[in-house]
Amino acid sequence: ADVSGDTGQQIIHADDHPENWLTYGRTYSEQRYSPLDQINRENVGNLKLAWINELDTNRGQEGTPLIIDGVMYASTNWSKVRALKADTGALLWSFDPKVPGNIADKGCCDTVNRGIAYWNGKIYVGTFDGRLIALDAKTGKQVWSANTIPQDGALGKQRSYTVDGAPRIAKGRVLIGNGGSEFGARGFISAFDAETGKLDWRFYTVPNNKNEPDHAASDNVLMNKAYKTWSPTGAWIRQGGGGTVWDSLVYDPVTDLIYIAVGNGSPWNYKYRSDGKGDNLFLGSIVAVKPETGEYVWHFQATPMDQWDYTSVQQIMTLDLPINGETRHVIVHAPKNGFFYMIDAKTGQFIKGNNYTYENWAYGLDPKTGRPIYNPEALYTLNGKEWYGIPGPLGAHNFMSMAYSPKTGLVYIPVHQIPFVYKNQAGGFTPHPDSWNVGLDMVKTGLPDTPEARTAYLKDLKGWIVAWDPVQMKTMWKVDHKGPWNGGILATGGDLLFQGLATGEFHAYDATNGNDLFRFNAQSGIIAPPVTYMVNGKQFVAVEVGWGGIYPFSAGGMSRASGWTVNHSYIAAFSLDGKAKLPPMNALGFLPVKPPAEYDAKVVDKGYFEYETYCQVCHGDGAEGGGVLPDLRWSGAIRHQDAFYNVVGRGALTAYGMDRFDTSMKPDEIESIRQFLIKRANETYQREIDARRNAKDIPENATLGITQ
Ligand SMILES: O=C(O)c1cc(C(=O)O)c2c(n1)C(=O)C(=O)c1cc(C(=O)O)[nH]c1-2
Ligand SMILES: [Ca+2]
Repeated sequence: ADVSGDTGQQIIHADDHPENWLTYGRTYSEQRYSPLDQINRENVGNLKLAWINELDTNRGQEGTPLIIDGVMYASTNWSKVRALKADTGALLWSFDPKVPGNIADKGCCDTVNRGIAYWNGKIYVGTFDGRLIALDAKTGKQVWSANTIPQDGALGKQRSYTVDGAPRIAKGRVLIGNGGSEFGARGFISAFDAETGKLDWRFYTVPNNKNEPDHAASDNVLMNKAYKTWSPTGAWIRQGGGGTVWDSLVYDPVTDLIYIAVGNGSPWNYKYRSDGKGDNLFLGSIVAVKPETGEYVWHFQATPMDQWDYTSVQQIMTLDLPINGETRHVIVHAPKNGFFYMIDAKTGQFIKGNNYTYENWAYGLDPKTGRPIYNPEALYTLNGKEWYGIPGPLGAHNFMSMAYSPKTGLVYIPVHQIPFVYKNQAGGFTPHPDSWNVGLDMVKTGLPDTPEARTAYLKDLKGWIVAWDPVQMKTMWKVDHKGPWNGGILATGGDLLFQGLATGEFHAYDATNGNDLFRFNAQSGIIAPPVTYMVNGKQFVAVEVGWGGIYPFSAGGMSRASGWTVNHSYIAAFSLDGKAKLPPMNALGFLPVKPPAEYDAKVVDKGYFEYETYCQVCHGDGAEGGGVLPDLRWSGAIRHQDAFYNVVGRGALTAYGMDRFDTSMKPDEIESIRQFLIKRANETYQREIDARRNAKDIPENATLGITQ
């Protein structure tokens, strides 16, 4: 039998069956281009909602559904999976891995899941608590489950691992990475036998802290090449160094290599992490390894000395492009750092690169090596100054997929600008259990609440589609969006681009010039990438709807600059003859409840510090919610000390993802947060009322909040 299995051949020949969507990026090249053209520029204006399937988690939905012979398989928040009839949305089966609710705060960025893999009759999903599970595609019954995190992985709770990326499958091996670098993590990927779930090999992306063998595929290259790029006495020894592989991880059948897209440093702070010394391999890199053994072949490091959370985990796409008169098989890559790279897919040689958006941390790239030419001001951990960085830690491009059309020769990148103030944590590196541990001043990273500061910052928040010519390395045109954090992009043979937006609209654009050809009000921000498929000769376009991910969590109220939206989670499918209607939904959230009038002014500063340390990354900067998780200013629990302590200290809501914090804070610290929340509620109450009054579509009825 063919070692690569039938599914491997089917993925390689995906264009013979364009009705299906077999793997995360549709093909191994991850171009997210479908040749289907029944829906095209002429008729897309008539696109209609065909069906919706409502989800049971009102959190961010980032999944790419797969479509195999008329069945849609979709993963949703909390690592759940469901199979639907792709033409009607009718549920065939659903699977809940029962991830414990109290681990939501073990990952940085919402309990999302980006997708699943299919291989010879089985569906594979990674779960937020670190399992890899194989399901029977017909029944949804579990076939096997493997723990992807090694026994000693957590290093006495110093490190934290969560899985939210889509597995990929190469030659019968399921590849899976994880996240955790914001807490403490040593990145790695694992390859499991698709049939049995047995671990085949593991590759660590950063060295062993004692430079000892891990008995892993990475031993040689880490001990001989990578270790000497780290200071032996930096905080990485406990925190793991980072380099998590939380998103892109692809197999290329042309070169027969696996490309590992490696993340940021842990802690972020380079001075604390590595004493400000060395390039810290393989942070911010692409590493190529052999599929059978995981043996190292080459690497390309985009961001040496990372101190900005500039992961290179973003999508790896392969293309065959004309370069100086010859066709070359290349990787194109638009990581967080704002530069677009073209790399030889076989050798890892840097071919060319250019910035695809405004950035202020580097003057450009060395034309020979691709190494950034640093702006010394940006090296805040070395110069000790504050740095207003563009891009910030959410990058110029995040997990949202880009797409390529062979008809236009353009790469369509969902780009955003979200600046960030980087500043060293005072007094050296102090990790806190159950919180981000990046070595930065977390109060500083939040925004001052003066109207002037807010207005100035809002002007810098932007989002676009950049239509990028990968050969000329330049922007051909753009589509401006209202603000940052819009969904991934799909390109089709009908010369169309599909994209859901943070505003809560779903759009189709002309792939040749960006003209807006179709819009649908989905009533909730969309961050997931659309897919397209065919059932009985009819083309559908589908997308998971559901505002979330790290941006609305952490930026909170500021994220409404992209369009005021709340979370309604469902899968939507569109066709030219669709007849479905959305049920009435509250698009803007409820009117706030008037907060208690009194607070203890002596402890609010302390409360602000505790809030920004433990709460901000989920409930929003300055205690203003971003429309997904509860906005704590209007929570009933802040009205009474015991009620608040029951939730925050004792974990009354762990089942919903709210961990208990009596393990990391004392009762008076928790109470100081409550006092701070009451203060913020009073300060911002009128602004919230006015904002709703001044926006159109604001629900008139404060209790129901339904516009229709
Ligand atoms: O360093 C990491 O381990 C890690 C993990 C993840 C994740 O697992 O989702 C994200 C990030 N970093 C990250 O930097 C980031 O911007 C991000 C956005 C998202 C998201 O789903 O919205 N996840 C992550
Ligand atoms: Ca990160």
